[in-house]
Parts: sequence; C-alpha cells; structure tokens
Amino acid sequence: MVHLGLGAFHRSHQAWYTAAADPDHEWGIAAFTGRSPDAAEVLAAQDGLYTLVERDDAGDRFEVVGSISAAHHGGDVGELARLIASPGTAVVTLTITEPAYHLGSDGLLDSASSVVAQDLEVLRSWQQARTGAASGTPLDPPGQLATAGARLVVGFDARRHAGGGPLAVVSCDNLSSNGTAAAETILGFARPISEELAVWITDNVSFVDSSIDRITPRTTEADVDLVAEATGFRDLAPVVTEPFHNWILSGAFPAGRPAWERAGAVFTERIEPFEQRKLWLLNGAHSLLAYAGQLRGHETVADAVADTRCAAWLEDFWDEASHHLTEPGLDVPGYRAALQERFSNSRIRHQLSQIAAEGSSKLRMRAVPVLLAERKAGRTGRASARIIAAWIDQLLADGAARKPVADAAAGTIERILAGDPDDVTAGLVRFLDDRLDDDVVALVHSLRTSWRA
Ligand SMILES: NC(=O)c1ccc[n+]([C@@H]2O[C@H](COP(=O)([O-])OP(=O)(O)OC[C@H]3O[C@@H](n4cnc5c(N)ncnc54)[C@H](O)[C@@H]3O)[C@@H](O)[C@H]2O)c1
Ligand SMILES: O=P(O)(O)OC[C@@H](O)[C@@H](O)[C@H](O)[C@H](O)CO
Repeated sequence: MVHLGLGAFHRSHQAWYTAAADPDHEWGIAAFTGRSPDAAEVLAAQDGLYTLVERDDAGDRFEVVGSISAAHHGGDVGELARLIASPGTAVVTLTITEPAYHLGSDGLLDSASSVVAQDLEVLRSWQQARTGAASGTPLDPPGQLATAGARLVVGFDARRHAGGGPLAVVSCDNLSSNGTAAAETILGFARPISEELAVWITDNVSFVDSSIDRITPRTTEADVDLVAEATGFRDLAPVVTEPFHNWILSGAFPAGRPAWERAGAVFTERIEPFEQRKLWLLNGAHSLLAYAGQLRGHETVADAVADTRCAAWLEDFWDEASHHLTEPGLDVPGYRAALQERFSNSRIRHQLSQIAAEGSSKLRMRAVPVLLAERKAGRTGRASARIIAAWIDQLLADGAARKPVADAAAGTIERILAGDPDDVTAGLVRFLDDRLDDDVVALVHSLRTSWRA
C-alpha cells in the first residue's frame, strides 16, 4: 500500500488496522508526508516502528505498530510514481486534511486556487516535454508538485505506462462522500493534461468511500517522554489515541486489500447514513465545542463538555442532526451516549484550537448540511446556526490582537473580517454556502452574543 499524509491519524487508524489484521506482515505501507519531510525522517530512523498509546480513564496501554515499511518525503514524486507503478501496490490511502482536496462549492477541483493553478502548469509542461521527447525515452517526473492530487496523477500515469493494472484509492479524510472527493481532485488534475490518462483513471482506479473514526490528538513532547519512561524506547513518533475505533468502507478493491475486517472494519454497500452520523454527531459537535468552548475559556473537548452551557448547546445540535439520521440500524441514541463518554475522556487532551483550524471547509460538511435540512423541514436550524455564529466570534476573538486565521481560505476570510463590521455575518455565512439566505444570516447574527454569560 501507499499512503499520503503521514500524520497522527494514519498511525492510529489505517496503520493500526493493517497491523492488527495482518500479523504475518503480508502487507506493508509506504507512507509519504504531505508537506515537510520531518515525519518521514523521524519514522525512517525508527524503521517505520512507533508506539501506539491507547488511553482511557483506566490507564495507558502501549503497543508497537509495525505495518509502515517505508517513510518518504511527499515531495519525492519520483519514488511515489515508482511505488504506484508497481503491480505489487494494491491500495492508496489518504489522510491529507480537508482543504488539501482543493474542491470548490460545486464539488469540482478549484482551478482558481493558486496552488492548483501552479501544479496544473507544472503538469502541462511535463506532459508537453514528454510529447516532444523521442518515443521510449523515460522522462523524470516533475519534482515541484505541491498538491496530493497532482502527485497522484503522476503516479497513475506511471502505473498506466507500466501496465500495473487497477487499484483502489481510499480517502480517510473527514469529508462527505470522500471517495468522490478524491476522484474529483485527481481527475481535475488529469483531465486538462491528458484525456487518455483521465479515462485510464476512471476505468482502473476504484475510489472507495470510508467513514473513519478514532479520536487522535496531535502528539506532544509529554507523550514522547511518557513513552520513553514506560517502554524504555525514545520513540519520537508515538501516537496517543482512544480505545474506540471504527472504519466503514464502501467500494471495490480490484487488486486486493488487507483483511481489515479481522480488526473490526465493516464493508457496506450503503455508507452515506453512517458517514453523516459520524460527520454530524461527532465532527459537528467537535466544531461546536471548538468555537463555543474556546469562547467560554476552555482548552480541551473534555473541559468543554463538562460545562453545562456547552453541553446544552451540544444536545440541541444533536437533536437537530438526529431528525435527519433516520436510517434503520444507526442506533442514534446509543451513538450519542457513546460520544458523551468518548468526549468526557479527560485523559485524552484534545485541544479545541486544533479542531478549530480549517473551519470553513469543516463547517461546510459538519454544520451547513444539518442547517439546510432543518430549514427545508420548516424549522429554524438554530442549533446548527449557533456553530456558525461561534465560528465567526472565535475568528474575531481578541480583537486587533487576534491570531492569523488558521484556514486555507484565510485570505478571503481576512478580507471579510476587515470589511464593514455590519457585513461580517452575511459575508462569512454566504462564503460558507450561498444557499444560506437572509433569514439564516439574521439568525446567525442574533446568536452572536456574549458567550461567557
Ligand atoms: N486526528 C483525528 O482524530 C482524525 C480522525 C478521523 C479522520 N481524520 C482525518 O485525518 C486528517 C489528518 O489528521 P491528523 O490528525 O493525521 O493530522 P496531522 O496534522 O497529524 O497530519 C496531517 C497530514 O496531512 C498532511 N497535509 C497537511 N496539509 C496538506 C496538504 N495541503 N496537502 C497534502 N498533505 C497535507 C501533513 O503533512 C500530514 O502528513 C484530518 O484532517 C481528518 O480529515 C483525523
Ligand atoms: O481531524 P479534523 O481536523 O478533520 O477534525 C478534528 C476532529 O473533529 C477529528 O479529528 C475527530 O477527532 C475525528 O474525526 C474522530 O474520528
């Protein structure tokens, strides 16, 4: 397997599932970082091995995970192409974060984004150089690609030429219909450079949807010290996570896959209701707590859910989302009860500031769909609108001394924030989704209030 996005979640989830499902090491993961080489250098120096710390109120359990067989810098497109071209590679997994898909509000690759435009330009020149080169002359892949989509296009081009055959791409990012999102970003780069390649990708790459769940905060220095003390190994890439884990997948694996079901993964034909349950009840609640919780002075998810005010807002939002989670088998009451317990795990110090980042792409998946569904049903959508109100007030928190906005769309957001204060709510609400009308803007505005009261 090849993985893009060598972060904490890949180590606690897909790499852990693979290790648990495959004790004989028939599978290995060549994992690539996204932007900097740091995580690859650390892991490569440890032969890909790292400690997973499973943490609950009863204590910590330590386990060495051995499924990562190689770690590379994401900028090494040559190595990525070599590995994807290999017929031994059957699956490509992704945890590259939501904004890294660079999709516009129409769900298609946003070619107006400067990083996308740059990569398209590099791909076009590369393709032209290849067309001009003598037939059979191997051409090095372009080295300067910034996006995962463009890098994968080079990889699939190499596989097509090598006759490597069909394979599966599994997005493990918190996006609705994440398989379709992966297809759109990759095909969005492929189509403008080669229609033939786009057709090959459509015919040979199975884009698998997956709902992925395991709360995994960023690793801290204290985690590194704790692992050293408990195990005797100075592991520089441990990952601390909760005992709960869930993986639901839908789609074909034409070149095979690890038997992830042995570790509890579930394969289904109909993933959408499960995806919505997770994205709305868990991630939507996380975003609510991230903004409203910080505005009320809290630092972690566990601190925020212990606050009765935040807890009441959380229940209101869950009630709204639950109106639209009606598929049999979802067990929404059980899921909510389990979430209460997971969020209250105070030994998992999940920083609200980490969850708050990239609010614009996250709220489009986590709050806006519930708000639109509520309004369509003739209700106000007040609890979902509160998430947007809290996001706006958290963006403005600390006035002139506020930190730069941590969002891939920071330029647009900063422009709206710097404009007429009377237009900020409307500007940001419409930026999230232009289907949100004046009544929603007024509702969000009325909810922008003194959060501490
Ligand atoms: N942490 C969790 O609890 C959790 C749970 C479920 C799903 N996820 C999904 O996994 C993603 C990653 O989470 P994480 O905790 O591993 O974060 P992380 O910050 O530890 O790792 C993110 C990885 O993505 C790469 N990346 C970041 N921006 C990128 C870009 N623009 N292009 C390509 N690669 C990029 C980084 O280099 C890094 O390798 C989340 O954004 C989410 O969609 C996370
Ligand atoms: O990882 P992000 O940045 O998409 O979102 C932050 C959290 O909501 C998220 O990581 C959850 O902890 C996770 O989705 C739980 O499975």
